[in-house]
Amino acid sequence: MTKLKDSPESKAKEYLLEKIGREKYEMWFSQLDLSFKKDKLQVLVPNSFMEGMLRRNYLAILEEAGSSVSGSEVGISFVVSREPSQQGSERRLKPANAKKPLKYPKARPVVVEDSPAGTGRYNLDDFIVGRKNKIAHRAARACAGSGSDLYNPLFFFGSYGLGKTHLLKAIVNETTRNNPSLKCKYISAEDFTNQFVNSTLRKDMNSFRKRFRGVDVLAIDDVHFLASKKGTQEEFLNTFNSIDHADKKIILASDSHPTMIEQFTESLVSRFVSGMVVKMEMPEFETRKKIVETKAAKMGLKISQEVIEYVAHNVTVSVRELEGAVKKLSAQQLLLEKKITLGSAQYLISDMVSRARSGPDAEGIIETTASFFNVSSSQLRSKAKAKTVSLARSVAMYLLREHSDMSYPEIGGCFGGKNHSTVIQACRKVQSLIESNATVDWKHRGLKRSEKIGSVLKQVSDSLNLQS
Ligand SMILES: Nc1ncnc2c1ncn2[C@@H]1O[C@H](COP(=O)(O)OP(=O)(O)OP(=O)(O)O)[C@@H](O)[C@H]1O
Repeated sequence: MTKLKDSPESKAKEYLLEKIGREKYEMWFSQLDLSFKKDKLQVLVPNSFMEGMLRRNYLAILEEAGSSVSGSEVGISFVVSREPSQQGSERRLKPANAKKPLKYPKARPVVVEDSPAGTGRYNLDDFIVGRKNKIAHRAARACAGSGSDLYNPLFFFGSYGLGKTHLLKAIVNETTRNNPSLKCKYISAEDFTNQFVNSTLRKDMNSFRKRFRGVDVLAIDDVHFLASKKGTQEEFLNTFNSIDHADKKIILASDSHPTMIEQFTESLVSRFVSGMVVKMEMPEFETRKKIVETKAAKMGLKISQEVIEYVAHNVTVSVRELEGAVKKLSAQQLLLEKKITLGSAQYLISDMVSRARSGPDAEGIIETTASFFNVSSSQLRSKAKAKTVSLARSVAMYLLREHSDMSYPEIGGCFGGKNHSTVIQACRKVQSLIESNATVDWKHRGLKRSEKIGSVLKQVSDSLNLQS
């Protein structure tokens, strides 16, 4: 007889425990019933509130748990039990250490909705757009539309938790919605590798190839995972070529630019860069505020503008952490039924704040730029219009705009109270020099110096340890 401990359901629970940690597991999953039905993992929830909560926050991890146990992709279906009438005013969500476990009646389940395997409910409208991620969002929108070759392949790269997976899954979902007859597939590079290895062992490459080469849209996440796997890279290249020759779409995501992943073969890199490569960055302050506001509203969390700004200002590493901060505040409000004050927010997310990257200070950027051009920082703050001073000022303003959360008027303030339109003009000027790969010249100790604008920005950024 199969021991309960070894059942697929308990393995899925173990997976969840390992991935999300005991605290969250105890809070949300320890008392839930899971069961595998064909290619679905069914989650029995006590009420629609709980379903919404799990759907919003844990759908992807449930899919992962299901797939890792079953060895193939599974979708998630939620089944809402009838809520017991005698429940009355009793709190619906009890902390896990409550003495009596909640019993969820199992009679007459109602299947609510399935998620398409692997992609959850991600969509492009839920992706909050700001200055730093608008190109990525536009490219995703174009790719999900009728699409042109410009965006094929479309390659997103950037640090963790910045929305790469969100965009990949949203493109797949949106394409399927726009054109249900198309075969669209999302898979992580790790799952691709596992399926490749299993098919090789089973000597069943035909069905593996059929599975991947017959698709209209293939989205592969975390392709850096393939870096040290030469055999899988070869198979992947063949898959890539066959999809590309059939004029189908490929979307990829990775933590680094394709040319920076050293162990990728040349042929793979050249395929990756043949379409559009888009960098994903941490959104700036205004967009982070919008993200906090939107996520809080979705979770039914009511917080003041002061708390929103506190979170947006202090959690600056990834959107995933921003989301984590809002979840933490939301869980606290649910459990304690208390309004979140600025003080409680500061206490609750203190661990995330301490991990936040400290941005460059305005003073440092101004000083370093001034010394690169051999002028003084007070000249940059003055009204002087000499060519070298004015170029140095524009470069410093541009770097401040790129690497800090400061608004145009705030930046103007650092340069002796310059008008915000002066800052906008300066940033546009540098941007257009970058786009035309222009050479700039200035006077250095009486001698003329010329360099490409890109090289100037790189040298100043390197001295400041800024990411270019
Ligand atoms: N601009 C955004 N608007 C709304 N939600 C966002 C945005 N960017 C990221 N998110 C959310 O942040 C979370 C993390 O994003 P995601 O998993 O897509 O990151 P990632 O870049 O793929 O990270 P990793 O490299 O670690 O896999 C997701 O819940 C996603 O929906």
